[in-house]
Amino acid sequence: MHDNPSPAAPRPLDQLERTIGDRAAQAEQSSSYTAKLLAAGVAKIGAKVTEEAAELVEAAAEPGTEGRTHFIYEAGDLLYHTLVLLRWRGVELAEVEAELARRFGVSGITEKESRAKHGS
Ligand SMILES: N=c1c2ncn([C@@H]3O[C@H](COP(=O)(O)OP(=O)(O)OP(=O)(O)O)[C@@H](O)[C@H]3O)c2ncn1[C@@H]1O[C@H](COP(=O)(O)O)[C@@H](O)[C@H]1O
Repeated sequence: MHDNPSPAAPRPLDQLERTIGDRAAQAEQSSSYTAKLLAAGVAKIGAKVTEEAAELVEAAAEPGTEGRTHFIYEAGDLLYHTLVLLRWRGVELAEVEAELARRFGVSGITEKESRAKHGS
């Protein structure tokens, strides 16, 4: 007899997206950084995304194992804040993944040329 395989654990990004969705739905904000950020709006969330992106780029230049660990930490901060911005905009991670999947097999150079043609 084989046991049924246990269902795969949700990916951390999916789990985090769900948590952010839960925080968006909760009225109480004082105990949740996410709820406070969402209530503050796009200017505040956008500023955090910009700040975390700059910190990630800065950490990329840090040498050694500690620098690598710091870089991963900063990447986590940026991904979290990006997911909060997606939530604020009402966009699901799956929609971004679909956009990335759509680009599979399309050279970045070809895609850039088509952007130039369409003015985007
Ligand atoms: N992954 C994260 C996460 N990453 C970073 N952060 C917060 O993002 C902030 C960014 O760091 P900064 O040093 O810039 O913080 P800061 O100066 O206090 O921020 P500001 O005052 O500028 O807003 C810190 O407060 C971090 O704690 C996060 N906060 C929450 N999560 C996840 O969201 C879940 C829900 O959190 P709450 O909404 O707080 O319950 C948590 O369990 C985590 O899984």
